Amino acid sequence: MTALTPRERFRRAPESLLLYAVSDDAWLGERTLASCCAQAVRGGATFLQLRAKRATTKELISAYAEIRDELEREGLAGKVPFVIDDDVEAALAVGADGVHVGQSDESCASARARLGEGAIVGVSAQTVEQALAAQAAGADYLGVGALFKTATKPEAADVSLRTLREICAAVSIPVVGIGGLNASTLASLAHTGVHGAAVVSAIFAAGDIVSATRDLRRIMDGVDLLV
Ligand SMILES: Cc1ncc(COP(=O)(O)OP(=O)(O)O)c(N)n1
Ligand SMILES: Cc1nc(C(=O)O)sc1CCOP(=O)(O)O
Repeated sequence: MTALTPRERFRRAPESLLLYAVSDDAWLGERTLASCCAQAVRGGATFLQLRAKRATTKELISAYAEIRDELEREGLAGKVPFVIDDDVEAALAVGADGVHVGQSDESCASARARLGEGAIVGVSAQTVEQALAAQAAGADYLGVGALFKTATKPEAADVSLRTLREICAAVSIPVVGIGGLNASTLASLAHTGVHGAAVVSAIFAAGDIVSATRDLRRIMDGVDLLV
């Protein structure tokens, strides 16, 4: 029996977008990025992305391998999909589960062609038009934001909850909201049609990442996302 590809596993379980941890090394202190990522997964994150805007491809490859090793050591390997932001080259080199690409990154079609049918390709979208184009180009899910102002990415374009709802209604692939999502704002995702929340600072800036992630997960488990 052949093993399922990351994409096949994701398609069978789109609920893995429920609490999507997007890593950031801005708040490490004495901690390693690998240990922080493992803590997020231990706390209940259901999807993981390596995002390091200043890293080279070589550095991303090392970071991905370190995180994967840490997950392995902690018995968490394969528990959640684990993709890389922006860098298709790094994803290919390290055999990542997939990539997440933005509107000004390598195109979804190119990422799909290079990574193959088995990889997860997520795409950022700010409008219904972008969402439909990404879906047509083979995206597996959409990241839609920024829903709230965020210091993590101050330049992110604003996307209203109304546009989020319109995007969810327009596409058949799952959608995750992003931007300023934390314990105070997660409830705004109720009845929007999203499959989950992508979170950076509310997880990775926390002193106790396991506990912070657990709290966010408890909230997301209680939010009725259905329209
Ligand atoms: C899940 C998710 N959604 C959106 C983004 C933003 O990606 P992108 O548009 O590529 O912007 P940067 O992350 O590169 O600043 C994301 N990373 N993840
Ligand atoms: C990485 C990213 N992308 C965004 C988008 O709108 O595309 S907003 C964002 C940062 C989200 O960080 P936080 O959870 O700390 O607000």
